[in-house]
Amino acid sequence: MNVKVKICGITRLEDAQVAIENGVDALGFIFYKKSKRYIEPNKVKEIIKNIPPFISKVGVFVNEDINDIKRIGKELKLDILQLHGEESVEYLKELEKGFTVVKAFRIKDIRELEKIKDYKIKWFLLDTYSSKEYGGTGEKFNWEIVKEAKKYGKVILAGGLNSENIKLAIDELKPYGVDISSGVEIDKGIKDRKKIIDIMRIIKDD
Ligand SMILES: O=C(O)c1ccccc1NCC(=O)[C@H](O)[C@H](O)COP(=O)(O)O
Repeated sequence: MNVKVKICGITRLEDAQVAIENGVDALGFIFYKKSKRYIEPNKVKEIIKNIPPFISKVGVFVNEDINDIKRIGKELKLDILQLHGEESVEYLKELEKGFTVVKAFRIKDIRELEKIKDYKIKWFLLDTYSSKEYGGTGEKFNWEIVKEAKKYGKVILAGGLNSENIKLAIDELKPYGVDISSGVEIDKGIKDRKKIIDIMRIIKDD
């Protein structure tokens, strides 16, 4: 199965290395200060120095000042900006002048899909809505909505993916990509080597 894989919430070089050795396509860094997975840009710079070519570096932001995003994106040479808040269409279009941008939609129910149309985007991320957190909840949402969402573009599936449900998710929904965080953790921001190896083996063997 040719699905793209991102492991998100990386805070340690050793976790990035295990992920890369086991075939991930992208690593995500959380620049949202209220998250327990927040990592300072300078620390990301150190990790990135050790990341080989052809692995995408993704910066995750929530309603951040647009000039700060541009500055961090340029300084760290991020390949992709992932927007997890209530960023407007205009905000996204402005960032798209200089970056590849992925907008995340946090799914509460089918009505959330109405918003996707306004953004006129080719790909987007679907994650689980929570009133408490912007992402990294470890909870899945109603996957029936993914089937509907595929009408609007390529879907990157997130929310509660783990080694128990990843095969079903990929086989049934055939997303463009999957985004995994809690499912490979022992604690927020601390990844588990075995969990990464196990989930990547399932994905690659599929
Ligand atoms: O992970 C966070 O702490 C986070 C905080 C604020 C905005 C986004 C965040 N994560 C974004 C991701 O890309 C996660 O991988 C995605 O939400 C899935 O997480 P999980 O359900 O834990 O696999």
